[in-house]
Amino acid sequence: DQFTALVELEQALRVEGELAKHLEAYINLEEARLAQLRQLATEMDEHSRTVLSDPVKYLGNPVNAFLVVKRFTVDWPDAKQRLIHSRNTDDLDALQASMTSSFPSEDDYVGSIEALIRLQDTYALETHRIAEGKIPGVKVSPKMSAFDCFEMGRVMYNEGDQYHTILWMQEALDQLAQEESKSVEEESVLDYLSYALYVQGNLRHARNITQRLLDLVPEHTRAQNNLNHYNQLIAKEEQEEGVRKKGDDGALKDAIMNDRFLNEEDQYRASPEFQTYEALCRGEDVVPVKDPHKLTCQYRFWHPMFYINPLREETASLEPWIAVYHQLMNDHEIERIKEMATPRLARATVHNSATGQLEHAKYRISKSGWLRDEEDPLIARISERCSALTNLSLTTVEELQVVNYGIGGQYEPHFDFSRRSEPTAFEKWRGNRILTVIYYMTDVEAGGATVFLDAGVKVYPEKGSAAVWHNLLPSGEGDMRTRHAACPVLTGSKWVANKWFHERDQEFRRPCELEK
Ligand SMILES: O=C(O)CCC(=O)C(=O)O
Ligand SMILES: [Fe+2]
Repeated sequence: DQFTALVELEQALRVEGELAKHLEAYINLEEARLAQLRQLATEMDEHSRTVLSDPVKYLGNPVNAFLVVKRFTVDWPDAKQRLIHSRNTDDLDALQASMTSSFPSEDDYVGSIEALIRLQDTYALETHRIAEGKIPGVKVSPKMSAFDCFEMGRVMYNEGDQYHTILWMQEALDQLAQEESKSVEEESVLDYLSYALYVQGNLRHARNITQRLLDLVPEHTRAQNNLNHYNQLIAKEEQEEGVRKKGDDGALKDAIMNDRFLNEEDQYRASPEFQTYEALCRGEDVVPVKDPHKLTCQYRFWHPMFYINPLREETASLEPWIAVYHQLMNDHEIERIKEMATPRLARATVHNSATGQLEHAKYRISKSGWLRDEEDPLIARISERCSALTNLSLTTVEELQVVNYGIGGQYEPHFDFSRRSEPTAFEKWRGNRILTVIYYMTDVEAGGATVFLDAGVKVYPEKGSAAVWHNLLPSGEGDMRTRHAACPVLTGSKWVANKWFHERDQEFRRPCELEK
């Protein structure tokens, strides 16, 4: 008991002074925390205000889209954990709980990074230009921080993609060199970079980077071990070959030029067809269009529906015949179709025969939904117009498929008709897909063209226009020249609506012929 000796109470008094000092320090820390929190709130508020003035335009920039998803999946949870300690968070928690379905998820985060990488590949964009926000079709754009670049690299690393890991970790280092307050630790970047270089077989560069890491953190045990390991491997290699391996002289350029398609899953992406697809998407004339001087534009009056307002037909290719009809759908129709389809949009899935599961298809990245004629006279009118335009019967036609492609959204090369060997071939009463009408319901600032790999045709989305072609030869066989794809959307959002006509009931309208 302290009351019996004043000496001890005196001690307590001194402790009280200490306590006050600690309390002061604690309050300072808390005030600093609250100041950070206030700044965050101000930033979020300002950001949301500027962005909401034109969200479609803002999100049309793939870097912005990535950064928004990152704010929800990385920055916000991190800030919450670091900065919010008090128990007065009921309101905040309730808000977040009520919004879980609209909060971007970890999947969205990885998806937005994969989309940026896809765009980088297809459109041959330099890493540095993406990080600087310099993307075709975009006027003002944010810069990516070293941490953003690091995150790109980290996700690629987790997917076993060394090629892109190296590109983005190198970019993270470059950005870091310019940053005043560092957004990521240099040693973390070096750690990933060196390991990716090693896995890719670029031992000398891996060694250089590991050395740089050790200069920063001499006591890094794993790095020390790695360095020894690399040195041994290099010594062994030099002994065996007496010379350095070609393409590995310790320079970064050689490292990233190594085969980027080691990954087996990416085999198709290394094929000539895929290369053609990507080149066409970039607008390169790799496949010459046949007889360009014979391609003309004309008005068509071939149905009473078009007597007063004729079709504006542009022939894009004669063999196979591909035409574009301008101003075929008006703004009111487009808005109504988007509005009706929006609540139904679901990610395209494919059936995996090995697992029996429905999976998201990598080759087709978009959301789609179907609209029936009976739902609205406007939808029925669209069908009638397609029938008048193509002179085909509607009895076997599919419903209207509405598709929205987001950042990096695409549909890799395919045919619209089904091959006999395919188990999901169409029902007997309907037959195969004889003709495609694809309506474009948005302009797309950059990317998003429909390209035909054999015909060399590139159709750029133009709001209200439609492309039309026959998928089947008069013999009923699939026309292999109709192979086509939807290029990844680089900037903007792409909406299309597909109408597929089928073989049956067209016997007198598009009769089969003896010749192919
Ligand atoms: O969206 C495009 O440009 C093409 C879509 C397509 O080919 C399809 O849905 O079958
Ligand atoms: Fe298609």
